[in-house]
Amino acid sequence: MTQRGTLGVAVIGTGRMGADHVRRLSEVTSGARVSAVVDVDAERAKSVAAGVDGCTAYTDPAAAMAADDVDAVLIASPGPAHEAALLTAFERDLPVLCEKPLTPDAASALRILEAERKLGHRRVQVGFMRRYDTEYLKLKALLDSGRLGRPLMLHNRHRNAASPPGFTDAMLVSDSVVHEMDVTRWLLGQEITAVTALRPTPSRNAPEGLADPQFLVFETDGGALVDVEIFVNCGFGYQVQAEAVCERGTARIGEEHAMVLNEAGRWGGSIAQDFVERFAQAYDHEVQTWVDATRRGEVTGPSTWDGYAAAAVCEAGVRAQREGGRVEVELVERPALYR
Ligand SMILES: NC(=O)c1ccc[n+]([C@@H]2O[C@H](COP(=O)([O-])OP(=O)(O)OC[C@H]3O[C@@H](n4cnc5c(N)ncnc54)[C@H](O)[C@@H]3O)[C@@H](O)[C@H]2O)c1
Ligand SMILES: O[C@H]1[C@H](O)[C@@H](O)[C@H](O)[C@@H](O)[C@H]1O
Repeated sequence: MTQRGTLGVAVIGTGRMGADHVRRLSEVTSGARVSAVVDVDAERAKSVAAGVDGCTAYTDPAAAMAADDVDAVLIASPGPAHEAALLTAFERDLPVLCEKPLTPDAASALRILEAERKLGHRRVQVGFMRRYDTEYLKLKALLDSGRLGRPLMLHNRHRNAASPPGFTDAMLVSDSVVHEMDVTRWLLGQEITAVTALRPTPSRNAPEGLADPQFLVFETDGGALVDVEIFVNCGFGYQVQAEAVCERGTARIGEEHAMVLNEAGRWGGSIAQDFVERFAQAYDHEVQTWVDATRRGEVTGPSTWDGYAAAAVCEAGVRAQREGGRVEVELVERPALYR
């Protein structure tokens, strides 16, 4: 490690999330510094590197990972580029924080699982940041306490103001609903066994070719039912809400009632406009936890198994969208490394 134990991080992909993680690692996180940034867009990499002392810009992830001042990797390139970056990091046995999704499909996620299993130790924390969000953590602690009895159902709403250009029906599942797949598995401690996809007549504000909103239902191996409204062009802001219905009560998060404002003949609150605003605390906590664990030589948080299991559920979800109806999830046996 460089500079008296400071973790030298290479950030791969300097778009929306990557640039925000560079800022976070440089200004918020303790114990780490950004020593390299990588982007296939050389100008973007250079301009991000220019804002950070001692940071080198690269266009090739392998070259950055070979640098002496790089101890760990944060992958924030688009999902289809994650597999190559992860395998390169494994060749150098570098610890990785990989933005969700681990990879966009189950076959490639399984290749990553196999490669890490061959390494013989965990190297990857997957960027399912909701596990670090204060509200989700409270809900998890409540469910784990058993105070409300067994969870029977989870209702989820996931709304984005607008989808980025090129967003497809499959991405609606593998980029967006993948978060609900992870929180379902994490909150309930159960695997998802089947997915049903339904859709209303699309909103007139949905871009050409995208059926938005959609509705998915998960079944779990513990007998719970989980529904997800995904609406990525709702227009009014960014909302992520969850309600657990249990045997002796219900618990709801994401209502954003932190401040109710009275002014000139009206009352009300405000709605976050994007994930960077809504989950700022969760990203900070996620990255600090990763840096701290990595400096201790440990790997904690959502694992490659969690990334693979979510990818397998995504695959069933995408098939359910295309074929209609209910599709069962196919999972390989969980390797000992992840038990
Ligand atoms: N956890 C969250 O809430 C959250 C939010 C947004 C995005 N994400 C994830 O973060 C990742 C990046 O998303 P984004 O919104 O920042 O995308 P983006 O399109 O804004 O940025 C991606 C960047 O990666 C670069 N890039 C593309 N291929 C590359 C490669 N092979 N090597 C290096 N750089 C490459 C692009 O030039 C671009 O600058 C995705 O995996 C996405 O799913 C997570
Ligand atoms: O990549 C983003 C990100 O994961 C957000 O958290 C989610 O709300 C969006 O729907 C998705 O497109």
